[in-house]
Amino acid sequence: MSEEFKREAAAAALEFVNDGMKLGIGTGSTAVHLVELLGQKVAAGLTVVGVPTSERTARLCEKVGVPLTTLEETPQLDLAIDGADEIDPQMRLIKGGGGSLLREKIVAAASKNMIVIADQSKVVETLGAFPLPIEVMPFGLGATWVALENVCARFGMQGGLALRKKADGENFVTDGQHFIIDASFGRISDVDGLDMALRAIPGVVETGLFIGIASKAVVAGKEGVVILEPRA
Ligand SMILES: O=C[C@H](O)[C@H](O)[C@H](O)COP(=O)(O)O
Repeated sequence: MSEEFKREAAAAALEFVNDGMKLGIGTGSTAVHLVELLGQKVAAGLTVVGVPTSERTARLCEKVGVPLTTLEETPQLDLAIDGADEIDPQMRLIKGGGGSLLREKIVAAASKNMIVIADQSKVVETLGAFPLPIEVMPFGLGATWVALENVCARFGMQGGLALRKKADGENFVTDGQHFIIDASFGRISDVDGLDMALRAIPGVVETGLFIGIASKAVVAGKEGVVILEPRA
């Protein structure tokens, strides 16, 4: 069911895509539907170019025929469309469950607008049930870990930190050759303060908190598709 909702959200978001647009193309299981449906539109004559937010998405775009560009060739994009792990009423997001948060944030920040696509389960009152992904430099990991423990404890972390591993037990390495530490908060009461404090740690490359970036969320569920906008 949730796959159907993800596909419905992706299809509805494509209504915001016009001919000639430069797109940021997200990563994750919801974004897979987006890329497949976009490929069908391109085959039917839509002219767009896209910057993929991961190597995975780049490969899928190539497979389904979505033309790609880079932020070097095309530094300003019209619209980024991407999934999320959690969306709060102010449209602050947790992203990075798939490990692509850094490229996703760079691409979203280079876009005039960002639309989030999700099934209803991603919409929450308060962020934090989903462990917050934090992308860190491998160099100095021990020191970064201690600093993260201190900051996260100050902001009420309930569940502790975990270095993300692959199924084979090796460390998960991002497209940018960094590690991911997942912080299990349970509930984040000061989202903006936490983000600022985490980003002040030198070994932290980026956090999975997307604040003030998304302008709309296209959410699909049992009741159909709804378009959400940030609550003031
Ligand atoms: O790093 C991955 C991304 O932030 C994804 O967009 C996010 O994890 C949502 O993924 P999914 O659509 O698979 O739930």
